[in-house]
Amino acid sequence: SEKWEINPSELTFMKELGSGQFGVVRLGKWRAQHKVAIKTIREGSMYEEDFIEEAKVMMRLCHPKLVQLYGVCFQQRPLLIVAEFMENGCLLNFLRQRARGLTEAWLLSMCQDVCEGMEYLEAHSFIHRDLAARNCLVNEQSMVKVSDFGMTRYVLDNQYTSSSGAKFPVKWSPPEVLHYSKYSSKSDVWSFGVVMWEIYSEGRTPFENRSNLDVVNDITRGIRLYRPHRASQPLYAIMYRCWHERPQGRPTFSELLEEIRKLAENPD
Ligand SMILES: COc1cc2c(cc1NS(C)(=O)=O)=CC1=C(NCc3c(C)cccc3C)N=NC=21
Repeated sequence: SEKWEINPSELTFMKELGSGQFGVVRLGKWRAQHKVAIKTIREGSMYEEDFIEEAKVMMRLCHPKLVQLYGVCFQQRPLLIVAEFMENGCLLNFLRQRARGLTEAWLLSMCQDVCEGMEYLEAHSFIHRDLAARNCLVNEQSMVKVSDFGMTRYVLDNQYTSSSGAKFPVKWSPPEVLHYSKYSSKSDVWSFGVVMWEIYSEGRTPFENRSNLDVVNDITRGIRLYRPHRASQPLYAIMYRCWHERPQGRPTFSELLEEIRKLAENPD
C-alpha cells in the first residue's frame, strides 16, 4: 500500500468530537497507542476520487502550525481521513469559552501561530480558500494550527461552493473572490485579517447583524470591520491592511509575520 494509505483495521474509534460539512469527526487510536482524529466522510458530500489524489500533496505539507494529515482509508466506503488530534478543539469555540481569560499576549500569539502556518502554505503556493477561526484548531499546549486547507475544492454541496450559496463564507472573502472567484494567497490574506478580528473580538461573528448580500455591497463600497475593543491601533492597522480592495495592495504572510513579531517584542 502507498505511504498515505492507512489500514482501517489499525484504527479504533472512540468518542465523537463534532461534525462538519463532510460528516463526523471522532477521536481514535492508530495502532492502539497513537491518538488521532478520524473524519468519516458522509456519502455524497465529497468529490472523493479527486480528494484521494490530492491527499498525496496535502500529506507533504508539514509544519508545526498546520494540522498534520496522517492518511486516508480509501479501499472501502465511507472514506476515512486521519489527522492530528487537537485536544482543545476549534479556535472559534475556544475563543468563545475562554474570552475574558485570554491576555493580549495570548491573543497576539494565536494570530502569530495562524500567520506562521499560512506563511508556509504561501511559500508552497498552496491556497487555503476557507481560512476562518472555525477552521483553526487548538492543541493541548494551546497552540493554534490551521486546518482543512484546500478542502473546499472537494465539497459537493454548492451552497458552500457557489458565492451566492447560503453557506459560502462571504464574511471572510475579498471582492475578487465574491465577484470573480479569483482565489490566491492574497485572498487568504484577506481572510487572515478577518481571523485576526475574530481573535480580538473573542469569537464574535464578523458583520454580526448583516446578511451576506449586505456584506457584499458594504465591502464593494469600501466598508470594513470596526476595530475590536481589545485591539490596539497598531494591531488594527495590520488587520486593516489585509482588507485592501486590490490583492496587490495587501501584504504577504511573510510581511505580516514580521509586523506581528515586532508587536510581540514591544507590546505597547
Ligand atoms: C477536542 O475537540 C475537538 C477536536 C477536534 C475536532 C473537533 C473538536 N471538537 S469541537 C467540534 O471543536 O467542539 C476536529 C479535529 C481534528 N480534525 C483533523 C482533521 C482535519 C483537520 C482534516 C481532515 C480530517 C481530520 C480528522 N483534529 N482534532 C480535532
